[in-house]
Amino acid sequence: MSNENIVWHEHHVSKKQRAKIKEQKSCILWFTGLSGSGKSTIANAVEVKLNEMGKHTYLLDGDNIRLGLNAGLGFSEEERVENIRRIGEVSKLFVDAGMIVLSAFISPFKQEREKVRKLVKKSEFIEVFIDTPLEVCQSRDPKGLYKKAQKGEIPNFTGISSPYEAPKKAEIHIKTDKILVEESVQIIIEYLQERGYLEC
Ligand SMILES: Nc1ncnc2c1ncn2[C@@H]1O[C@H](COP(=O)(O)OS(=O)(=O)O)[C@@H](OP(=O)(O)O)[C@H]1O
Ligand SMILES: Nc1ncnc2c1ncn2[C@@H]1O[C@H](COP(=O)(O)OP(=O)(O)O)[C@@H](O)[C@H]1O
Repeated sequence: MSNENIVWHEHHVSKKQRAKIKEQKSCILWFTGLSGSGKSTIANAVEVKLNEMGKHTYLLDGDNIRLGLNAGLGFSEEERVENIRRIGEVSKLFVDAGMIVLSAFISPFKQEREKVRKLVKKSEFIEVFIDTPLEVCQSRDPKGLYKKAQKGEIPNFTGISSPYEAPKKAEIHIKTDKILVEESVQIIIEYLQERGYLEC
């Protein structure tokens, strides 16, 4: 369907004004990594910390979004592309709302992550690579999905029967087999503090 009769409206309250109330600059912390790499664990811990600091956040998480907004999307390449496209647009809306949004999705394809990056200003997209070796993710297997995937019970499983394209230049690179969750949180909070995201 054509968009030719649809016109973008500028709102009277700006993104900056919305963010100023919470003394922050809005942005997306985009967590990418294999299933079981630690995206949810670290994103949750970062959100707790930011919340304690009085910052306004929202966490968008793979399983939750797939149970609601993106119910019905599976794990073929096309469906993952559409999944990330929609989440990118939702993340952009939260940035416009003045919030610090934490988006935690496998997001296995470099091209789709780069498309999300381009949806917002350069400084508003912070890629956080949760870099955990596949063998470590498999040994953690918090939801028992790797076991099922290896038995052939889950098709197109990332790392097993579907590819994961690791970021080469993520703004933040975390190796969870080397550091504790608390240390990852500190790295991310320091990144935000040093670059002025936690002030207006
Ligand atoms: N085939 C297959 N491959 C990978 N993951 C699978 C699959 N089927 C179900 N799951 C569960 O779905 C969660 C990943 O959803 P995402 O939306 O993050 O995936 S993607 O970004 O579209 O690739 C993922 O959650 P996380 O473990 O938190 O990453 C799994 O619980
Ligand atoms: N250093 C670490 N950082 C993050 N998670 C860790 C770490 N060490 C062990 N874990 C465990 O690994 C699992 C990661 O699962 P989860 O956060 O759901 O990953 P994902 O969201 O990427 O699928 C959790 O059970 C978590 O407690």
